[in-house]
Amino acid sequence: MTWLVTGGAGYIGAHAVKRLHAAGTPVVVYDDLSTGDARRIPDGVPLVEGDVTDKAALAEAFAKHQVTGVLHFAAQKSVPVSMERPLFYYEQNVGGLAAIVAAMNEAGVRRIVFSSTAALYGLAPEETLVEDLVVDPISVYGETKLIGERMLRFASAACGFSWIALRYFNVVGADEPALGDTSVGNLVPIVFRCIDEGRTVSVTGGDYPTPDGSGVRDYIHVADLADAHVVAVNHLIGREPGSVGEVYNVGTGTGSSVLEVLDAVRAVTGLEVPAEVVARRPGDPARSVAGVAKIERDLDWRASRGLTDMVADAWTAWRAAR
Ligand SMILES: NC(=O)c1ccc[n+]([C@@H]2O[C@H](COP(=O)([O-])OP(=O)(O)OC[C@H]3O[C@@H](n4cnc5c(N)ncnc54)[C@H](O)[C@@H]3O)[C@@H](O)[C@H]2O)c1
Ligand SMILES: O=c1ccn([C@@H]2O[C@H](COP(=O)(O)OP(=O)(O)O[C@H]3O[C@H](CO)[C@H](O)[C@H](O)[C@H]3O)[C@@H](O)[C@H]2O)c(=O)[nH]1
Repeated sequence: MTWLVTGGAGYIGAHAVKRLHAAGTPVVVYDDLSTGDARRIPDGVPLVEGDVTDKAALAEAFAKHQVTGVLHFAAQKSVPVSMERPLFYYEQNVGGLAAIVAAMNEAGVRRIVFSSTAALYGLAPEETLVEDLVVDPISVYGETKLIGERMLRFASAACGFSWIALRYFNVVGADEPALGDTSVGNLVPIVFRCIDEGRTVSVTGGDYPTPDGSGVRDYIHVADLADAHVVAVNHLIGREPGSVGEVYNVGTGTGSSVLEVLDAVRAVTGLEVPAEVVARRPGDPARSVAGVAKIERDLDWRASRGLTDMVADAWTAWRAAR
């Protein structure tokens, strides 16, 4: 059973590759290295440099490496950029998955794990976001991932695939310093950059209907998230193709506010970390916290690392990269 990991040189994909490789599951990385780094790939794991929208190159990689399953991480992931460049996001995220599904179908590959996102819940007001909510994404990014889930649902029924879509909440941390997140799009790396540059952190919104007024999110350690992928892969391996088609939230089930994240950064770094409340960011929900009962029940997976672990590991990786 060889698993082709698209985006395996990226932040989250590389963590999953490391875990699968260590567990003895044969993997091959397929990545165009646009945001990835080949140095994240463990020795002994082959890298195919290619674009996920290139069906012929995918078909070649499937044949050469006798691929029997796919983990599809490769995508564009910025909410604001998706609003500025929607066509690029549809091309990459929807077109990329469509090419993979078509290449899988032609090659007889019938198992896939797909990277989805909590961003597809949009402004859903529920205290806890559960998988069967009717969702209405408010960003192109969230929409492309919802289209991806639906594509898998309908195409899998016709092609006899088994599939699992994992909706990641807010991913933080690193398993080892070399695997850290090098993009500075999210809160924790933004705070670290403010520390490095001696700037005050902007808390975007202090008047939300949350206990301290700042936005609440479900932060999940990337190592826990990587473990969820191993569990998903084993779930698919252990069952007949065509018999599994499910969406799972991947979070801790616990919300932390921006002010609580800042306190965790202060505790970890021992630094003051000045912050000021500024205007809300347009389109931000007050609260985004995962319902995790489904993944606990079906896959027997639960997060084991808390916010302090996440921030500490993210800080170690941030320092090592500088
Ligand atoms: N990081 C998060 O907080 C987060 C949250 C929810 C969902 N996700 C999803 O998780 C997945 C991985 O995210 P990440 O944080 O590791 O991002 P990343 O940018 O670090 O990794 C993406 C990888 O895909 C590769 N790639 C991009 N476009 C490609 C293409 N057209 N062909 C081949 N390779 C290509 C990049 O080189 C990179 O190695 C994405 O699908 C993203 O939407 C991420
Ligand atoms: O400078 C900043 C940046 C962010 N925030 C706040 O910090 C929280 C987290 O913001 P992030 O930008 O880190 O993350 P989001 O929750 O907006 O979205 C992230 O998580 C989503 C999943 O829930 C998607 O994956 C999406 O791509 C990813 O950016 C929010 O309350 C935001 O308002 C600040 O206070 N100051």
